[in-house]
Formats: sequence, C-alpha cells, structure tokens
Amino acid sequence: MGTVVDVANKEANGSAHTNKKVTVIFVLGGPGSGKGTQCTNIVEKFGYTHLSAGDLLRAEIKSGSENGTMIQNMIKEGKIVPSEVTIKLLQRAIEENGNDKFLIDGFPRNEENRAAFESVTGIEPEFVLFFDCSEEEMERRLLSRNQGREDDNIETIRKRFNVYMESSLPVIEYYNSKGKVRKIDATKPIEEVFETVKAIFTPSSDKVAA
Ligand SMILES: Nc1ncnc2c1ncn2[C@@H]1O[C@H](COP(=O)(O)OP(=O)(O)OP(=O)(O)O)[C@@H](O)[C@H]1O
Ligand SMILES: Nc1ccn([C@@H]2O[C@H](COP(=O)(O)O)[C@@H](O)[C@H]2O)c(=O)n1
Ligand SMILES: [Mg+2]
Repeated sequence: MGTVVDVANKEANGSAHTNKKVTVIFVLGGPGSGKGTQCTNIVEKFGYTHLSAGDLLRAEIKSGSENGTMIQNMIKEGKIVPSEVTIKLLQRAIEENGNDKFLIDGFPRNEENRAAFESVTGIEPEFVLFFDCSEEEMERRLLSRNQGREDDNIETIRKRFNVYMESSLPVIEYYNSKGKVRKIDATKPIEEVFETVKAIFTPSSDKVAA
C-alpha cells in the first residue's frame, strides 16, 4: 500500500525533495454526514492522521493569512475555495507530519480539486470512504451541531447541499467508476456507522469468523 511522491514540492527554493511514501484515504459525504466524527474514531483505532480540508481552511483564516478574507467569504457562501490554496495546506500538513497514513476529510470537493491534487502531489487515494446520508438527517445534524461554525445556518446549509449535489457527487461517481468507493449508510447511529467503518479497515486475515 502507499504511493511514493514528492509531497514537499520544494523545487522553488532549490532544496532537496522529500520523497515520502504515504497512504491516503479520501473521506467524502455531504455536509453533516459524519465525516469528522468517524475520522476521530478511525484515528483512535487505526492510527491514521486526520486532515480536514475545512479545518485547515478555518485555521488559515484564524492565522491572519492574506487569503483569510477570501476563504471566509467562500465558506460563508458555501463555495469551494480555489484548489491551489487548499492543496498547499494539505501538502504542508502531510509533509510536516511524521505519520505516513492520512485520512483526507472533505477533499476533493469538485473535479478541479481532484485533478489538481493528483497532478501536483502524484497521490492517488487507496480508497474513498463515502458517508451516504439523507439531506433531511444532515440538515438536522448541522442545525444542532453547536460548534459556532459560521456556515451552520439554514441559508448557507442549503447552498452547501447544492454544491455537494452539483460538484462533489460527480467526484464520488468518478472514483466509483474506478472501483474505489466504500459506501457506508451514514444515517445510522454513530456506533453502528463505526462498526461498518471498522470492517472496511480491518484486514480480512484479522477478521474472526462469527
Ligand atoms: N451517525 C450519527 N448520528 C447522529 N449524529 C451524528 C452522527 N454522526 C455525526 N453526528 C453529529 O452530527 C454533527 C455533524 O457531524 P460531523 O461534524 O462529523 O459531520 P461532517 O460530515 O464532518 O460535517 P461537515 O462537512 O459540515 O464538516 C455533529 O454534531 C455530530 O456529533
Ligand atoms: N476541499 C474543500 C473543503 C472545504 N471547503 C470549504 O470549507 C467549507 C467547510 O468544509 P467542511 O468540510 O468543514 O464542511 C466548505 O463548505 C467550503 O466552503 C473548500 O472550499 N474546499
Ligand atoms: Mg467536518
């Protein structure tokens, strides 16, 4: 498992490339489908590092970066930030981390994200975890999340659902056509969803016959 890639992309300053063998799993699904919640469980049980594209973008706003205002406006409108910004943040996070296996949550969000990440990093996901959840349930969860997110209001939630249907589902279909999607019924309670997730991450040789 794993892809040997130049995750550092240090050509610009002339220093040596970092060739790091990494395993990447994309974690996709609609807003509020439970991606972050399940990533926390996977980290604890299977030792992956969780990189949430949304969290990295929110941290970039807080850091006072020159892109901060642009990112904040895009998030408020539920729009997808240009790939170069998000990929730079993901690359840096992968490079700076000692781990070699990563859950990339909420990315790629559209075709531009997908194609740019692949060409810039050379990384192909091992597989894609797809949390499939009804819009009604996702809306209920987002409206009661209470984490102070500026985009958890009904107006922005509707915009995020539209972007998900129009731009993100086609990416999931792309990976499905390559046989890479592991679809999970995410409408179930957290513990039940994690049972399904665990079965995907557990090698068949480790599974005990019932
Ligand atoms: N299976 C579940 N059943 C009920 N509630 C859940 C379930 N999974 C997550 N939640 C709750 O729903 C809310 C959204 O979950 P989470 O933040 O994991 O979603 P997400 O997919 O990361 O959303 P976003 O794309 O907006 O970041 C949280 O309050 C979480 O506790
Ligand atoms: N690849 C991405 C991921 C996220 N965004 C922006 O962040 C918002 C919140 O993302 P969550 O995954 O935390 O829900 C999202 O609505 C986008 O505005 C992005 O641009 N590109
Ligand atoms: Mg999340």
